[in-house]
Amino acid sequence: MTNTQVTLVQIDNYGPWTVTPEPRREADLQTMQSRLYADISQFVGNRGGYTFFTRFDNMIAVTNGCSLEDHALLQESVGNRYPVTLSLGVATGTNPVQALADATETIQDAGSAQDKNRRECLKGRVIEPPHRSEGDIQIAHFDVINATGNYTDELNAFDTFIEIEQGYAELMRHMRYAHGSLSFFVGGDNVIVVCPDLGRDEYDEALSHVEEAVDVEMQVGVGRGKSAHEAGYAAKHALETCRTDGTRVELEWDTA
Ligand SMILES: Nc1nc2c(ncn2[C@@H]2O[C@H](COP(=O)(O)OP(=O)(O)OP(=O)(O)O)[C@@H](O)[C@H]2O)c(=O)[nH]1
Repeated sequence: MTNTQVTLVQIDNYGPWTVTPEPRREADLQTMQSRLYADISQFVGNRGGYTFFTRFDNMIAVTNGCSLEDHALLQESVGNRYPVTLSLGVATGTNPVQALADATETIQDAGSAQDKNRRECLKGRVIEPPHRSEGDIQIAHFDVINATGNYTDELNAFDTFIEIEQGYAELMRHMRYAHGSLSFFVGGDNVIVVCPDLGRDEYDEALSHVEEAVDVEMQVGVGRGKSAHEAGYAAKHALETCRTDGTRVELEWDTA
């Protein structure tokens, strides 16, 4: 059974900050947001986790392997180096959507995203090291089949972007409502999905659903591990098998 540890990262009182005392230059906000994301991704990544930029003011991380002390250190380090602070909510569970819902609730209970008195709150619980196991995380790495030949080298760059985003939007909604999974666009034509225990049939069904709904053909490699990195790395290898063998679904643990 999976046991996913999810952290919701929320910038404190960010909306008001972006317009105080006057609206700030957009390029500066974009630069600050992407640097902050890069720093968090590196911090969490060094501990085996994954961070997804999501909306930038709210980011979602899979943090199996990060303790509450690690989370506090991240807050301190960001607070020392950025003009903004972070609140973090951490929760765990067999269903990643439920874990994220619980993590969100802990932050919402501590105050509004635009409450100037809610600063650097850290709430929730982690999986203690003795309870961690190899099957804690399941990650599915989806990509669009031959995106380069069908889109990148054929359409103008914006029309390619629309096609890829359509595939992502359909997949993310379907995986969330039909399969309790969290999907994140990670660049190019790639979507990384944090899943509960799913099998070949569910992935086959999801690929068919996306193809029927928006006519985007995808393939998927799936991996398991103790951390997001381990599961995601196994998923990448499984996706390579899709590419070389022309299969649509490869489960790292089941090569039948
Ligand atoms: N974040 C991330 N992006 C990737 C990864 N692999 C590929 N990409 C992105 O996806 C783009 C397209 O690469 P591919 O998916 O290999 O190309 P393709 O034309 O779809 O070919 P096939 O996947 O073999 O069907 C690249 O330009 C990268 O931006 C990955 O593992 N992680």
